[in-house]
Amino acid sequence: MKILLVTGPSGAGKDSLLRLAGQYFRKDSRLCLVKRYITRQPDSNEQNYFVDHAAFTLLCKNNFFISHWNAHGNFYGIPRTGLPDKKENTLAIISISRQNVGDFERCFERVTTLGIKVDPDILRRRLRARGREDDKSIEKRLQRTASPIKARRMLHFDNSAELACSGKQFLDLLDSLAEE
Ligand SMILES: Nc1ncnc2c1ncn2[C@@H]1O[C@H](COP(=O)(O)OP(=O)(O)OP(=O)(O)O)[C@@H](O)[C@H]1O
Repeated sequence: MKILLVTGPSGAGKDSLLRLAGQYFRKDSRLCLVKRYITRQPDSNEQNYFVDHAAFTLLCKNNFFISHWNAHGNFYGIPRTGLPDKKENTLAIISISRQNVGDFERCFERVTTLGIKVDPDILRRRLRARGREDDKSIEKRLQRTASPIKARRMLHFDNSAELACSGKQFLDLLDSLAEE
């Protein structure tokens, strides 16, 4: 198994790109999109499991997650059971928080981390259009400066172009990683 960790600031387009990948590679056994457990209702862009706080805490206690984190008051977890067989050459694609890269690098050999980025003005426009947060929390998110991610193998992807264009490049990237 190979792992691709998808990271990037809120609104960078992780869910949009992964949804596209899910549609495009639906019948392709080379890739597996790992579903997350989240303590907030998923929006229409996401393919996740919703659980409440109590259920999430219980799952944590039972070592159900290979990695879990808290972001903006919500909890996210990657289930051990969601990963493909270690012996297969499947590319497992997992959207995570940048601080959790080490959880996977400690357990698996073939881990690539992909940082999704977007021009800040475009990001602001997209976050406003998405309408999930108010302007104040959008500005707070935009002001957060992130230090470079420490990853064994780091790749970068610019999602500033419209989805019709960047989506195609993203699918090509996944295709080449699946072939490795
Ligand atoms: N390439 C793109 N072109 C135009 N709009 C885009 C593009 N990528 C994403 N968007 C839009 O930007 C908004 C944010 O995208 P999305 O929700 O996928 O980001 P995210 O990285 O998953 O955010 P979060 O981490 O907060 O869940 C959405 O409304 C989405 O439709």
